[in-house]
This record gives sequence, C-alpha cells and structure tokens, in this order.
Amino acid sequence: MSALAITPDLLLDPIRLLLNPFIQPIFVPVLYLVLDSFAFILSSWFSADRVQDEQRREPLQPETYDFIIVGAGSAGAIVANRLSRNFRVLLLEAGSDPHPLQYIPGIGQFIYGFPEVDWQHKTVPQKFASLNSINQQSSWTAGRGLGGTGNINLMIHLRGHKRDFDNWANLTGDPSWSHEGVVPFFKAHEDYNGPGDERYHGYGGDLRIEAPDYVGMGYDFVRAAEELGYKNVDLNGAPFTEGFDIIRFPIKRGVRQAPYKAFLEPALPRKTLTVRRYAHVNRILFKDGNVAYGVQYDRHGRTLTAFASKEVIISAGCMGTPKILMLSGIGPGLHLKNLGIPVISDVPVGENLQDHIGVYLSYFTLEQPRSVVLERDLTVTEFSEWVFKGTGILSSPGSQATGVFSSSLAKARGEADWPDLQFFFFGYAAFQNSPKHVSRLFNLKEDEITEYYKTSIGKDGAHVIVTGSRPFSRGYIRLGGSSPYDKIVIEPNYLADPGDVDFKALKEGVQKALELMENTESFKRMGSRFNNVSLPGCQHLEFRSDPYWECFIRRFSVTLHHPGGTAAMGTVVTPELKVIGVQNLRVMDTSVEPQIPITNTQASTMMIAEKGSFMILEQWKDNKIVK
Ligand SMILES: Cc1cc2nc3c(=O)[nH]c(=O)nc-3n(C[C@H](O)[C@H](O)[C@H](O)COP(=O)(O)OP(=O)(O)OC[C@H]3O[C@@H](n4cnc5c(N)ncnc54)[C@H](O)[C@@H]3O)c2cc1C
Repeated sequence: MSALAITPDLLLDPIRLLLNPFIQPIFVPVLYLVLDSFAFILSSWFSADRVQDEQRREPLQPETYDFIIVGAGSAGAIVANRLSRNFRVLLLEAGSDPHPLQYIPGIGQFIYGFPEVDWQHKTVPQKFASLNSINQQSSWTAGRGLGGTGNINLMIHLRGHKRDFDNWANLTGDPSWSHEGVVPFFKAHEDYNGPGDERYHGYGGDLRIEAPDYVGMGYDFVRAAEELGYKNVDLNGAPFTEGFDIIRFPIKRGVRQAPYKAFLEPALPRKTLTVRRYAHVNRILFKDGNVAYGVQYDRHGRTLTAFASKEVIISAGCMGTPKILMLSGIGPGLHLKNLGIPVISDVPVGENLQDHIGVYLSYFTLEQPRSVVLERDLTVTEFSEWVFKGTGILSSPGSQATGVFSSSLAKARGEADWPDLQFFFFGYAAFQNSPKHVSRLFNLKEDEITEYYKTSIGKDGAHVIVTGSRPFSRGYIRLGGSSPYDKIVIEPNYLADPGDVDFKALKEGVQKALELMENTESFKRMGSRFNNVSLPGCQHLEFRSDPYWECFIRRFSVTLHHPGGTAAMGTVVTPELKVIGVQNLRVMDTSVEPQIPITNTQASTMMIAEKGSFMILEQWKDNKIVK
C-alpha cells in the first residue's frame, strides 16, 4: 500500500480528535431527538418518495409477464432474483424501498411500528398471555416495502433444528423437505464467515453471514450456559441436540443485508425484472374456473391488472398471503360464503397459525460496566466507527447470544433431542427512553413500564427473552370483511393449549434463565440481579414466589414475531408449494411452514424461497427466455 493511501483509520482519528469535544456533549440529546422523530422522518421521506413514484409514467394498460410475484419480503426478494435470471418477472410490493436508517443494524431495531414500514397488525385480546398489553392485544409487526419484514427484523440468522425439517418431511410425505433435503437450499445463498463444519455452510453466495464486530457480552452468556452443562455448538452447523452460541447475522461491513441488499438490489438492473412499488394486490384473477392468470392491484389511486402466462406466486407473508388467498376465493368455504366471496377452493387457509411467545425478563442490573449504556457508550467515536468501518456497537442488531434446550416436559415426551425452549440474550441496559420504546413495540402501557424500569434505567444491565420454541397452541387468521382494506382477524391463542404445556415449559425456562443470569460464576462476578420492582399486575403476590412468576409469564409475554403456518404444506399447498384445487398458483413464504421451526423464521423462509424457485425453474426449464 502506498504511504499516502487514505485508510478509514487515518480519516477516523483526526475526526475524533477535532470533533469529539464539540459534538459529544450534544450527541446523546441529538440521538434521542432522532429516535423520537422516526414518525416524522419516515412520513416525510415516504411522502416525497410516493409523489416521485406516482410521477413516473408507467403503463396503465394490463401487462403480461411470465411470472407475477406478490410481496418483496424475505421470500419474495429471493424468488424475484432467481426467476428473473431466466424469465420476465413482475414483482408487486405494497411498500417502497427501505429507509437508509434501516441499514444500520443498531438502529434498525427501533424502526418499526410506523405505518410507512409496518402493516401494524394487532391480535384479538388474549386470555392467557400478553395480559399487560393494552386491551390484552399483542402487536404484530410485519414489514412493508422492498425487503419486507427483513428490513425491520432483528436479523438473527438461525435455520432451525434437524428435527424440525425431518418433521416437515413426515407431515408432507415428501423427503425432500427433510433436514438432509433442505440443507443445500440454506447453503445455496449463504456466504458464511465463521467457524464450523464446512459441509453444513454455504460459501460465496449472495448473503454474507457473520458475527458483527461488536459481540458485547455474548461470550459471557455462552460461558454461563456451559456452567449449566450446555455445550457451545454451531447452531447452523452439523445436527445437534441442545446448545448455545453467539449470534451470526446477514450483515456485511456492518450493514443489514437480508433480503433487500443481498437479493433485490443486485437484480434491479435486469431488464427481465419489473418492480412496481406502492402496488397493493387485492385478489388473484382466475380463468376457466380455477386457472390463475393474473392479479388485480391498486396503485396510486388506480385499480390495475397484470397477467402471468406461467404462474402467480404469492409471497405476502403469514398475514398478507392468507388474506389475498381468501379474498380470491381460496379458503374455508363457510367463512368465504358468509362474506359473499365465491369459493374456488375450499382449503383451510388461515388455520394452523403458530407463533413463538416469549417472557421478557428485563432488566438484570450489573455492578460492572460490561453492557451498553446508551448515554455512556454510544459516542461520536462509536458512530464514526460505524460510518467509516462498519464496526462498533452500531454494527450489532442487539441480540448477542442464544441457546436452545429441552424442558423436562419435552424429555418426558421422549423428545430430549428436539428443544422446546430458546433464550435470547441482549447485553444492553435500560436507557432513558426505554419505557417509551418498549411500550410502543409491545403495545404496553407506558406508565406501567416506566414504573417497572425505575430502578434499572441508566444502570449497566442486560435482558433475556425466554421463548417457547415448539408451541402446542394453535390459532387462526380470518378476513374481517370482503374488502381488501378491511383489517384481518388474528387469533394466536397464546398459551391456550389444553394441557397448559406451553405455559409450563415457559415457567421452567424462566427459572433456568434466572439461574443462568444470577447463579453462574460468569454472572455472579458481575453482580447480576433481576429487577427488584414488582411487575404491575403482580404486585399483590409475594415477590419472586411461584405464583409471582406465573403471573409474570401471563402478563409480560410478548410475541417473538415468528408467525407461520397459515397456508401450510399438506393442507393448503402441495410439497411443490402449489395451491391445492387451483392451477398456476403457488405460495412461497412463512405461511407454508406446516410447523414453525424452533428458532427464528427468516432463514427457513429464505430456504423455502430458494427451494421453491428451484422447483419452478425445473418445471419451466424448457421455456426460458434467457438461455
Ligand atoms: C420485529 C421483528 C423481528 C424479527 N426478528 C427476526 C430475527 O431476528 N430473525 C429471524 O429469522 N426472523 C425474525 N423475524 C421474523 C422474520 O422477519 C419473518 O419470518 C420473515 O421476514 C417472513 O418473511 P416472508 O417473506 O414470509 O414475509 P415478509 O418479509 O413480511 O414479506 C411479505 C411482503 O409482502 C408484502 N405484501 C403483503 N401484502 C401485500 C399486498 N396485498 N400487496 C402487495 N404486497 C403485499 C409486504 O409489504 C411485505 O413486503 C422478525 C419479525 C419481526 C416482525
């Protein structure tokens, strides 16, 4: 390298030296201002963008493509990339591009709950969980825009467990969905940078997977789990039973990758790919009774149609997909008839809804300065680290370590090798605005959270989410009316399974988390202690008694945002993801999972999209336009 080469460090140091003394005193107040102004930032950005999009002269006449894909989220982005290599593809997405702030892993997690980027669903009031949520309704975030929920999620890249996929093979009767069958499709798009058995990782693919520069207390958490007898394993590697590890993410030079940057952005210049943003799809069009041949959509106040000569693919996510299917006459016959929608295929769309629910154990305070205390640690230096090098605290999406293990209930069922509990560890302290953000994200009462966090704010701390990873409770999604703009009805039935197994497993998980965070040497050294304030709604119970924790679980249970199963393989779609009872229509997204995997759902959704695209390309390989 020449002596005059300007490296990021060379640039960074003078900036630190010159600017720190002036900027640091105002940095945190400005940061708070930005965090509090997201509503304004997003609405002004997207209003301008919408006007610009509307002014582009795009055809109003019906257009014909080989394939139409509805929804540009974690699945749709991959499908569009793969199919547009060989075919003319129209991708219709209700939202717009990601906002630049969404690329910053450390900030992206605060940018949801706003209508421009989030469909802002809410469940019906829950009877057995989320009782501290306003009106007992859980907030169901779903991303809107190119990149979908992948623009607003926490980016944790975990595939699931071997047994999840072997179970899919059993449920569908198709061995290609077994673990052995799906591993190649996980690997197909990965560019893995980390340790582990190379046979199970993909290299050189579109999606960089690596640990962020800042791992914080992640390894402390893994070591504490080891003290309890759990091994440090590669959770995306060779088959394992239980284990803990730091988390790896779709991230490159500190920038969020999945799925927009990795799959859509590189495909946009292709002449074969047409992307229509702000396109709200209302229904699928059928000819000859049951042959899908196009869609009807609304865009900038006009109702338009587009035709597909080969197939229509719905990738609108766990809530969007069943809605579009049902509005098009595919769903439970009686429900559709009651709404006056002619039935084309009577299949259980919307049934089999599953989600992971977790107990939000916040905050463990620490006596050592080990965590991120926003006011103390998010300095100008940290910010410039990220800007110039993609490193530092802002390169981390938040969760630093995780682990999966089996409860005594799973063991009693003979399923010790198929974990039913998961922990997520975040080495972040409560900051001044935490009550506001936490209450917005989980639909909680801000005054209650303010009271509950009163002894935690500003102190070093961490939190753990204890999740039931193999829920027995099942819910449903129904139409709220026959208009595409009517809200859907979401009933997850959290912790409502007849044997109370989901609740009992969570109770065991909470005790294990307390043991790990308070009684292991790793955390005792730091003086870790759980919040000494009684949770609102449980104050009448003896603090930390059994009934107290039962109350805590019912009240401070929050969605992990992993809904799936509403157009399941085996009942609504075939193992080739073709909708049963109609032709030329497939579903490719989280909806098709017959049972959600034990971990977060984006990686498995991307695998479904990769495998689905492969099946389509195989079927139409003799008809490619680009050979
Ligand atoms: C807050 C949050 C955090 C999460 N964290 C993680 C995590 O850390 N790791 C992980 O693995 N998973 C995480 N998940 C879950 C994961 O992001 C989802 O499982 C995954 O993104 C689902 O992908 P999808 O393609 O099924 O749907 P989506 O990505 O939601 O895509 C659906 C797309 O369809 C569009 N659409 C819907 N209806 C219409 C319509 N009528 N017309 C046109 N377009 C439409 C939507 O706007 C959207 O762009 C998280 C989810 C949330 C909400």
